[in-house]
Amino acid sequence: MVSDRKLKILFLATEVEDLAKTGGLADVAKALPQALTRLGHDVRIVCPFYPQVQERLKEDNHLHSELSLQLGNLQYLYNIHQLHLGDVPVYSVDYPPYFSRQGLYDNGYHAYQDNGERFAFFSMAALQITQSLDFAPDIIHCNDWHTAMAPFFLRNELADNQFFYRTRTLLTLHNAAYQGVFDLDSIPFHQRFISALSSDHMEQGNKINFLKCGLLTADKINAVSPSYAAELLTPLGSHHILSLFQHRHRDFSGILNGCNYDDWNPATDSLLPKAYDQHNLAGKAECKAHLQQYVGLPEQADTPLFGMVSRLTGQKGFHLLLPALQRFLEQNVQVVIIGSGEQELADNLRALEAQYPDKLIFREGYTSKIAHWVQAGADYFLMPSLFEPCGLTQMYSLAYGTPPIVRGVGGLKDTVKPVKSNGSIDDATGFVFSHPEPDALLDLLMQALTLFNDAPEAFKQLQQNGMAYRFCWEETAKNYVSLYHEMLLPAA
Ligand SMILES: Nc1ncnc2c1ncn2[C@@H]1O[C@H](COP(=O)(O)OP(=O)(O)O[C@H]2O[C@H](CO)[C@@H](O)[C@H](O)[C@H]2O)[C@@H](O)[C@H]1O
Repeated sequence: MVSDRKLKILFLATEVEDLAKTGGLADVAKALPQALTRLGHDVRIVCPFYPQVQERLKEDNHLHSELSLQLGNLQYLYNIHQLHLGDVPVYSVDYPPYFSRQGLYDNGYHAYQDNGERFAFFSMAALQITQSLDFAPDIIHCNDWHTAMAPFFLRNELADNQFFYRTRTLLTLHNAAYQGVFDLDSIPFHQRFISALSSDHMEQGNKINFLKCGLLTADKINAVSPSYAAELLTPLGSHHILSLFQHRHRDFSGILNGCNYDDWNPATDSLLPKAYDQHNLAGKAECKAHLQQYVGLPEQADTPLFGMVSRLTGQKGFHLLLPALQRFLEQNVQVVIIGSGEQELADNLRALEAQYPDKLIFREGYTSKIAHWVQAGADYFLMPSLFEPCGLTQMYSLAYGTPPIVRGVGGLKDTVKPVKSNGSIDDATGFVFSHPEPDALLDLLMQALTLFNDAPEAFKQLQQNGMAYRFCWEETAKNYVSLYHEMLLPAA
């Protein structure tokens, strides 16, 4: 039985929904701390102070204090701002030379050269802040490579610090393809920790791999879905660090993300032109017409509309989607794609749009409002990912009665119940394909098209099945609490 002891949890994240966001990590960094707080735990988030956070500060009361951190020869003087996300306190690390930039990790084209020193500093600062607040955490919950140096620092240079005597660390993998690999020399204070490094933490000679440092030193590791955790333990799915995952397999598990139904519910979504729910889908037709009008597509209720909201990156399966769409757009269909990221993919999408201007609309960029409009206005949602640690947008599309068309990998496999090959719906919630081939995707798109055109009742059942499904953060938070408890030292 899980103890009901209330825990102190320090949650480190480099993006948080409502403050600064590039993708799904931000959704989790807001929803999970809030769900843990609702369960009675004392959670504090630490994140960098980007200009976007400064905007938010104007609306929020804040404490303001100054700290000084000596790292090697460098003395960092930085500020901490306190804000609130609902009931959760957020401490934001204000060091303008590192964080006063519009892009979080890159300038829109290239990753910043100093990302290694930026996020190594951030991890160290978080460990200092928690001491200055006299908040001795039971758990430090780190997320992805950006904060993976915190367990490493704790295990090495802070090993004798009594303040952290009872503290345990969890590293959550939202995307292990990004590992944070840097020339050691690019981190000006690397002499401070170089003696703790071995070839296991390094790559290509003199490069440090932050994710490896975290994987080797965190007390427990988890991936954001059970299937992604299993894939990381295979040669194909391990992002080239199989031996490390195998080495830690006893401390390694998968916990499925949840869906924030306060933000993603078509019955209460104030961004939509018309509300609707599982029992009355009429408003969805209005949302479709509104989306068509907004993006400039012909307002045709009978033409199926396929939507996609995504970061533009190889992970999301664009090299399957583009050739499949090239042929699929010959059909009577409409496609709306919203996203930002790699310029080459944006160029390819623009080129396809130029070929089918009255059928395909690509909008480069992202706003929360347009994401909601696509989720509500589309008939199907596209997510043909190469790999997908969990995926949140397919959960949103299920909630919005927009059946997802996904590849059966990672969290997509764990969240979408496939329409059978004979076309029967039963308890299915979407279409799922396996082979990473454009033809396999095209086959599925054609099946989805046929269902929409020829079997409206079955299509409606598919929509309603998905809308009835729930991925509650409450459940996810309980799973994290069980894992936290496994990690704690027995009470003194
Ligand atoms: N161009 C863009 N700019 C800003 N926001 C955008 C965007 N495109 C989409 N979004 C928004 O970001 C979120 C995307 O989350 P996902 O989980 O689907 O993918 P992502 O790969 O970013 O997340 C990673 O982390 C999450 C969280 O663990 C995992 O679910 C996922 O599998 C993993 O790849 C959604 O809220 C979406 O609306």
